[in-house]
Amino acid sequence: MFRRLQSSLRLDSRNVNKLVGPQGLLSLRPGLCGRSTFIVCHNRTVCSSCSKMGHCSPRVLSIQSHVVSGYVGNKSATFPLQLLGFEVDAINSVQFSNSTRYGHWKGQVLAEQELVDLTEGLAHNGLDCAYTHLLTGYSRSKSFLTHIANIVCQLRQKNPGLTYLCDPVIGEMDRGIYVPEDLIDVYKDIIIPIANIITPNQFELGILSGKPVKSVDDAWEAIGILHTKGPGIVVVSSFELDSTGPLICLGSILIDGKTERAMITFPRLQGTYTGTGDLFSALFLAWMWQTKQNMQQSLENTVATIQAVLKRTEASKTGICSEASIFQHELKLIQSKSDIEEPQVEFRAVPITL
Ligand SMILES: Nc1ncnc2c1ncn2[C@@H]1O[C@H](COP(=O)(O)OP(=O)(O)O)[C@@H](O)[C@H]1O
Ligand code: PXP
Repeated sequence: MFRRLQSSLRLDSRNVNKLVGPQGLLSLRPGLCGRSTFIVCHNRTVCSSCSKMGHCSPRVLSIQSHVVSGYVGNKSATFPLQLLGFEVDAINSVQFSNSTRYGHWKGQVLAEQELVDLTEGLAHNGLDCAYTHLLTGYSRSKSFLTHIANIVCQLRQKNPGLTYLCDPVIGEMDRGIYVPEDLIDVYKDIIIPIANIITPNQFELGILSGKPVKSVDDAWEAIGILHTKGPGIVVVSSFELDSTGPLICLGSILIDGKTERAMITFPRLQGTYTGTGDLFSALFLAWMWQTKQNMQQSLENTVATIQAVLKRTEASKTGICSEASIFQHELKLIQSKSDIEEPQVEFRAVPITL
């Protein structure tokens, strides 16, 4: 219905009162920024001033890395989010020539004051009033990460319904912690409590919950602990029982005081890839919006797209010189456009009752 509305109506103050969907009149409320009228339709809020320009989309502020060559951070997240209907406003927390996986890179790191300047600029022009989502990933500095909490407050003042997805990037099972250790307490004490959705991997789940996670039962227990800290949605992006077996994703959502859980198991592919965690959180955010918070479907679609991207990445390797080997692991994202738009689900998520 929402899509039909989008295509059939150009919303302005003259026709806004005529909005009647099959399920009745849609509600109207004044924009919090005072500049526009918002149309609330099936829990989605449409800014009438944006609609005049032909846009009717969720809008995400994505604060992540940028690389000139390759796909991590915002380079990994932006294209899929856009394909799945999101306006994406990107703040680049770093601008590097390439991902740090190459071992050598050059570029700039966005200072905390520069982050403040960018968000002040947005606020000055009322451009911060239309965000429905905030997405953050890899952060290397305590002050930068702490400032993200201020941004969450700023955006929630404008839109109390803002969904904040935090990927708490801390480390991995085989690599250990790869961010400054003082970030951990910032995640625990400041960021996790204000996030709606978090997407830790198995290692990060253990660190953040304070419990080592070796079995699936451990994982559900740790997820339960993280729910009590704040986030209503906890998704473990990758979990393994041993280093050669299949990979598992676990998702848990609190709905009306009850917890719904789902789990999906799929084969591990040979090879290591960069930017998959960033792709995961972007896809999951988009599918939770697209499916109106259907955990099973969102997990299935997210995993289906990533597996298709990884298989295409594998298939396109040529096996030439070693300098090119990391480059050859760069995600074949653009070539996977149709797998992003219409994922072919091979691995089903199963509901879990504890
Ligand atoms: N070797 C692999 N085989 C299959 N899928 C993988 C592999 N590596 C990553 N993925 C996919 O990427 C997703 C994110 O995993 P990962 O990169 O481990 O996340 P994170 O960066 O949060 O640790 C997983 O859910 C999985 O779908
Ligand atoms: C600059 C940079 N390099 C590399 C990576 C890749 O991280 P991973 O190895 O977890 O895919 C990231 C993650 O966002 C990044 O920001």
